[in-house]
Amino acid sequence: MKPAHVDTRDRLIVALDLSSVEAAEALIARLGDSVTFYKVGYQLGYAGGLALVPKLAERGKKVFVDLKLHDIGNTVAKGIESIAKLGATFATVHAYPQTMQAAVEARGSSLKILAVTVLTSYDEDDLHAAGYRLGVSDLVEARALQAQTLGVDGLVCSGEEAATVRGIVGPQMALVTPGIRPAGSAAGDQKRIMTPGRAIAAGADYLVVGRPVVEAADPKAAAEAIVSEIAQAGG
Ligand SMILES: O=C(O)c1cc(=O)[nH]c(=O)n1[C@@H]1O[C@H](COP(=O)(O)O)[C@@H](O)[C@H]1O
Repeated sequence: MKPAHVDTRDRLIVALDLSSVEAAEALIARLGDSVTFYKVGYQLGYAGGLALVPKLAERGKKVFVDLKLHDIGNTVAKGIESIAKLGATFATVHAYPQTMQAAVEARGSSLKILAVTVLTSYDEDDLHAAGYRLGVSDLVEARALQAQTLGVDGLVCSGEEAATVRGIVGPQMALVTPGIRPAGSAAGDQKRIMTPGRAIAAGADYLVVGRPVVEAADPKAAAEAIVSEIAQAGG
């Protein structure tokens, strides 16, 4: 079911995973009114892309600053204060209690904090190799509960966990789902993937999509197809 507060088109977040501001601006121009919500992550952010955040906000676009902060509390808090000044809508931190608490306390009134539960490129073996005892679903669920207790605004998880997480945290927290792959598209390095329609049906509020749009021969058509799939799934 569509969350009352979110327009269908706003539920698609296109990851501007590109090497320069010029390349990002060219893609944004091509996508036009098809895309209303963009993500600036490591690649573009470290190539001058953070300066694009206030510009996009001035043009009426929403922006997700995805730098997945994780550091001592004071450093996280100062970083979040700086991201809030850019006019971003969402910012990510890794779902560690100290980190989430510092981010929530520093976020101000307009920035929303998303906690990344378990990266969508991880499976059980990857977690085990990193020293975790819990499997993917148990760790996602434990972190979702901790995030909710600490007052975090939303969670990043894969479509595979979305329905269970929604059942645990209820309707208030935003569920943001990467690892989105329209039928027939390559998974690449993602291990926990889902189609746009299935992820929406599972309870995701927002879908984060990079390569299936950015690398498409016709990015605007790819974005429009995803928005249609979101609408068909009840979003
Ligand atoms: O926080 C994120 O956005 C994120 C979390 C996660 O668990 N997995 C994940 O893929 N992402 C981001 O979502 C985008 C997915 O890109 P594609 O795999 O190209 O669609 C990338 O920009 C990732 O950094």
